[in-house]
Amino acid sequence: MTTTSLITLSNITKEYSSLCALQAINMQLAQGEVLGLFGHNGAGKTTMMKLILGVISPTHGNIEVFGVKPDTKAASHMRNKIGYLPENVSFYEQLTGLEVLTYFAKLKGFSNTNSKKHAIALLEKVGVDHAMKRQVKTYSKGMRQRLGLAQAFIGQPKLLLLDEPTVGLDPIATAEFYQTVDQLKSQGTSVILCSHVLPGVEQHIDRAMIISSGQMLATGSLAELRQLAHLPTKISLQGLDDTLTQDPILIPYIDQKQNNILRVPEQDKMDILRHLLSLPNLQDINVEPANLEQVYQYFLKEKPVDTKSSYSAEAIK
Ligand SMILES: Nc1ncnc2c1ncn2[C@@H]1O[C@H](COP(=O)(O)OP(=O)(O)OP(=O)(O)O)[C@@H](O)[C@H]1O
Repeated sequence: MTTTSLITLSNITKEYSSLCALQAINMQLAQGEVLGLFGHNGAGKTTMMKLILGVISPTHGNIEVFGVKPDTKAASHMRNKIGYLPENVSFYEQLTGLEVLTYFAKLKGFSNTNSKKHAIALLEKVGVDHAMKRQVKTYSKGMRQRLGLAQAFIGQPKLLLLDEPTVGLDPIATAEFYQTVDQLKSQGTSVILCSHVLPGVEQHIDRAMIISSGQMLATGSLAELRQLAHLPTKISLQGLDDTLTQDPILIPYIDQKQNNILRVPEQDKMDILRHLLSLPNLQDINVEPANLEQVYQYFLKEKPVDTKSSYSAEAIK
């Protein structure tokens, strides 16, 4: 990667007493890059975010965020550039949404006048402006989550760390959230987001990192991970019927249960597609590459015994 890294994790291990929450993790995040961090409960995702924030320190290894160690005094100047949505948002229940957000904006350095203006604009953005004068204790789960997102977006951060950002959001709010991520990315913000809800995430991330029990299993773009996992593309066909089962080029790829479906490895895909398009009775074709969920399942099943055998897209470059 030629661009400067905003975050560099070098050989990071984090132990809590006898429990190793993260083991020998290496990771870089470039400006404007969106990384999806995926793993089961207790895999170490929140621990990684807390290390990047400097809330906790690594047991071994080195972390740099904006060129400084995040758990040192030197990092105080970079904190205003970071937005963080914790896994469980909680606010001062007696304050209104507007008061909460104005307070956080002031903490981030906004003046009295500007903090209120900025807070109102953000409440509009996340769709809680209609309730901004109500106490937070009257908010629904989704409204609290939206307020949490507004809090993370304060001051147009250069780095956003979002732990389960879509939990409790309805489908429209989820789509609006991803639109905001795309917009911030286009303005140069780097984002790390953890999510257990995989459908819908893949179009918005540049790279995925899959961790399990504190170890990195795989990292790369979805296309790179598909290739590493040798997951075939599903091609559904209409109109070929007998031609398909009698074509020696296509026979090896026919699905065992449905003979109008082919499962084609990435390296053969273009040749097979060209061949299919030359067949006169082909009526329709639908091409589905493996999705994030399938890629995730694959790497979790293939869990290597140590970090040296983890999969990295670097290996296929
Ligand atoms: N302060 C702590 N003291 C002791 N163990 C901890 C502490 N914080 C986290 N852990 C342990 O570290 C491991 C990783 O936890 P972490 O919260 O990073 O997981 P996660 O991937 O974010 O999980 P989830 O998806 O459930 O939020 C877990 O086994 C957890 O119990």
